Amino acid sequence: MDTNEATETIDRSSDASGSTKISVENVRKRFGRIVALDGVTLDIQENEIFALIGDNGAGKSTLMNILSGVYEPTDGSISLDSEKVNFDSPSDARRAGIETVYQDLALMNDLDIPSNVFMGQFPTKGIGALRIIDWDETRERTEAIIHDQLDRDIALNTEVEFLSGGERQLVAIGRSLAFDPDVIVLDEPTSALSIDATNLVHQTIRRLKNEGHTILIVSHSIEDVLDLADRIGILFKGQLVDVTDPSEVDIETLTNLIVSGKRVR
Ligand SMILES: Nc1ncnc2c1ncn2[C@@H]1O[C@H](COP(=O)(O)OP(=O)(O)OP(=O)(O)O)[C@@H](O)[C@H]1O
Repeated sequence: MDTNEATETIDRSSDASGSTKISVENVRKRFGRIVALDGVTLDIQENEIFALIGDNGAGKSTLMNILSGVYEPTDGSISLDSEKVNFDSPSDARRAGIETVYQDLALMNDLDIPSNVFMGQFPTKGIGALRIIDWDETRERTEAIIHDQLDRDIALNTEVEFLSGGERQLVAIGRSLAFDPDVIVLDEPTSALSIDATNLVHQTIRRLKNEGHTILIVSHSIEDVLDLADRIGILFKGQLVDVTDPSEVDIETLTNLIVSGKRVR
């Protein structure tokens, strides 16, 4: 691709044989006079790991928050499985099968893993006003998520403040899995993690893909996206300036795209 092409807003759908899970069509988002997203068009295919990368202020969080139901676009539309959707709140996105794991993880440090995974949606037993939390089911379902689905042998009664950074990320991912989502949005999933913890999180993200989830990663980390993504979208000043297969770019090219919106500076 030449540099002129890279400066235009690009609509590059991936392989037409895959089915499109999420379509972002000409989405703009303004905050007063600030244009955070300036006509972004993008398809995310079912079961792919799509990484969104860009510099500070490029619009990554804004797009993520639109897909998560935190913000509504000023213009343009979002479709899920080819149906237009209007999310008025994060609960709407959740009901539609999109779960977001935010960078701050929002874990309750002094609670154990099952309490964190099922906080706000505990399985219950009993009838009517006499319904109480079903702790046996809560533990069983947490075990199924953490031990079986995520393949991590952590003692479930551990308070999460004592877990490693990677394990804390896994618990937050586990909480998203408790809602049985189709799409998982991961906000900076390895920021501030050690190499071992990063590897653990990468393994986990690959497992989620192998289970059939569609994954959107929002990241600053070029290493993360080159290692994990099926496709990488680069946002620059609110525009999607490129969508590429990781095998078609190196660190320098991606860096140039991030800082200048062009493949060659
Ligand atoms: N709620 C808001 N109110 C006003 N301006 C906002 C709001 N959210 C984002 N912006 C602005 O929109 C632009 C895009 O911000 P956004 O947070 O989406 O970028 P980003 O790529 O996620 O950056 P970072 O990597 O620093 O988080 C920035 O200029 C930002 O200041």
